[in-house]
Amino acid sequence: MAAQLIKGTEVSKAIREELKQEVQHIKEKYGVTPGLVTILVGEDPASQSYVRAKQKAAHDLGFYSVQDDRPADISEDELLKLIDQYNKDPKIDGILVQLPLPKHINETKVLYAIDPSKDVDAFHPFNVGKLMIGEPDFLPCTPAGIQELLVRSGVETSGAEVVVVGRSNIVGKPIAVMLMQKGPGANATVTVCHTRTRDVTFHTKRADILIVAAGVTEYVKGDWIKPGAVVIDVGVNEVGRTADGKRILKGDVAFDEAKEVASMITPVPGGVGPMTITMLMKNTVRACKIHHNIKE
Ligand SMILES: Nc1nc(=O)c2c([nH]1)NC[C@@H]1CN(c3ccc(C(=O)N[C@@H](CCC(=O)O)C(=O)O)cc3)C=[N+]21
Ligand SMILES: [Mg+2]
Repeated sequence: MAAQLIKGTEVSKAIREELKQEVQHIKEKYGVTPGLVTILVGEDPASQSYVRAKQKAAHDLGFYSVQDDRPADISEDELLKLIDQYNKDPKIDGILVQLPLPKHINETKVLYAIDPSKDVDAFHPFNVGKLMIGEPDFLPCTPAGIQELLVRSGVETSGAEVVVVGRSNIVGKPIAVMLMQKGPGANATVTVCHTRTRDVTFHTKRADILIVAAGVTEYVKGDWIKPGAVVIDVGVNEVGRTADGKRILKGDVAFDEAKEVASMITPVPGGVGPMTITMLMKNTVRACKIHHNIKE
């Protein structure tokens, strides 16, 4: 029996349509426009394509959007000054510095420099801390996208056994925190596995909801999954290029096997990835409303 696909592209489209209406409304009623700057350091092709997708989404929603490209040899000081400039710019509600940054730049220092009220990635320790205590202003984009996919697909999280494979600050840790909180789309029992976990499959086989952000192509096999489980694949691994140069992507889950065991599964591409960008847009609208004291 083949699993039902959780189509991130379609869910994204619906949410972006809702956001578009909201942007239109706050423009008309309050005369303000959400502003997003995406800062890209260097010329990594994957990063360029992600940033392009973010800019396109912002543009389609009617944001004021700025793409700021900087050379790979920009100094840390220059980058920090640039961030400060956008911190002070009233047209800018959200600042995204595309990761990873070149080795000579301290990523932590850069993320600390972003005004927490413009931190639409929710990577600043202030926002990470607020998330941890259940008082978030912004949810981190990929975890927020995952939670939204679960809720909109009618997956019951309350009391569910959730197993997260991966403990990154960007996905594993925050999704674990979010799903164990009190509240709708949460209230789960969460286990986090990582490279030192003694018996990973012992855990994955117990999961009602299995979230894989391991960063290893097709790491999770079909027989690691409990029959009927919901599988969320966060991996985006480029495994090659087509003749016309398009990226060939695979997830962190062996999809063809997994879809025969799971009840629902996210595809790669077209699953979590588009949701990440959509949640960035949602956070930018939220930042705009916070900056202009719009309470509705
Ligand atoms: N400051 C920062 N914030 C981020 O949120 C951030 C980042 N840096 N650095 C890199 C990762 C990765 N990431 C993705 C976003 C969209 C897709 C996405 O749309 N993927 C499409 C396919 C895209 C393609 O074809 O290449 C999909 O899965 O369907 C994937 C990955 C955001 N990240
Ligand atoms: Mg503004």
